[in-house]
Amino acid sequence: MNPFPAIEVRNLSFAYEKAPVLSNVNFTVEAGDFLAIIGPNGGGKSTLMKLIVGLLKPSEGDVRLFGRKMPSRKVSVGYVPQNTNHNLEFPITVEETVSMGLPHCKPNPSKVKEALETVKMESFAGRRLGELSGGERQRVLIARALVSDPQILFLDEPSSNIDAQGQEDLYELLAELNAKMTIVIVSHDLMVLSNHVKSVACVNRSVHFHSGSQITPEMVQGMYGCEVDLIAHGVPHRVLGTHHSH
Ligand SMILES: Nc1ncnc2c1ncn2[C@@H]1O[C@H](COP(=O)(O)OP(=O)(O)OP(=O)(O)O)[C@@H](O)[C@H]1O
Repeated sequence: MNPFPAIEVRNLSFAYEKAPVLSNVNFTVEAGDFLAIIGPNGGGKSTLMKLIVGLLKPSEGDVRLFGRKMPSRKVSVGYVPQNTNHNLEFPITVEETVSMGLPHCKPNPSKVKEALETVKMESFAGRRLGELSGGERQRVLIARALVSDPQILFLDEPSSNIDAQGQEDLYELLAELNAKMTIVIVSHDLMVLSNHVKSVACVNRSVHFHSGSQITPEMVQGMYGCEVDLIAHGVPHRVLGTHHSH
C-alpha cells in the first residue's frame, strides 16, 4: 500500500498568458476517494485537472500524486479528456482506440479485451469509433484510459451528451472502478453525482475541498458562486438536503 495521499496540491497558482485562473490552491485527496470537481463555467475545473495530471505546468506551487511530483512516469494515471465529437470520420476501430492507451502503444490484445470487458463494450471491438453513440464512445475512451492499469482515473465531464440512463450506467461503472482506484471527475450532473461521490471540490479561482458528498447550500452559494449552475439544472430540491422551499 502506498502511504502517500493520492493527490497533494500545494500553493498552486496558474495563469494562461497573464489572466490568473487559479490562485493559491491547497488540498489533499486520500487514496480510494471519489472526488467530484464542480463550479461555474470558466471557474477553472478543466485547468485544475490538467495541472493535476501534469498536462499543464503550475506558475507557482506543485502537485504530487502518490508522493511523486508531477509530471512523473512513475505514477500510472488514466485521463479521459472532455468529450469532443470532431475528427471521428477517420477509420479507427474501437480496439485500435483502446490500444492507444497502452504504454508505448505496445500491442497487447488480452489487455485491450479486458479493458473493453470492464466497460461492457467487448462486442463492439471491431466497430468504427465514428459509428458509436456518445455514451458508447465514452465507455471506449474510459477503456483506453484503463488499459494501462491506472492507480488514479481522471474524467473531464464524462457524461456530457449522454442521456439520463446512460449517465446512471456510467456512474455505476465508476463506482465499481472506485473499489480499485481513486477517481476524480469534473461534472455538472449534481443530481446523479451526489449519490456516488465521496468528496467534492468547488472551484472558482480558488478551491474549497469538502470531505463527504453532501452538497450543501453553503458550498454552492456565497463566495464560490456555484448557485447559478445548480438553479440552471433545476436540482436544488434533489441535491440540497436542507432545502425545502417549493
Ligand atoms: N488554452 C487556454 N488559453 C487561454 N485561456 C484559457 C485556455 N483554456 C482555458 N482558458 C480560460 O481559463 C479559464 C478557465 O477555463 P476552464 O476550461 O479551466 O474552466 P471550466 O471550469 O472547466 O469551465 P467549463 O465549465 O465551461 O468547462 C476560462 O476563463 C477560459 O477561458
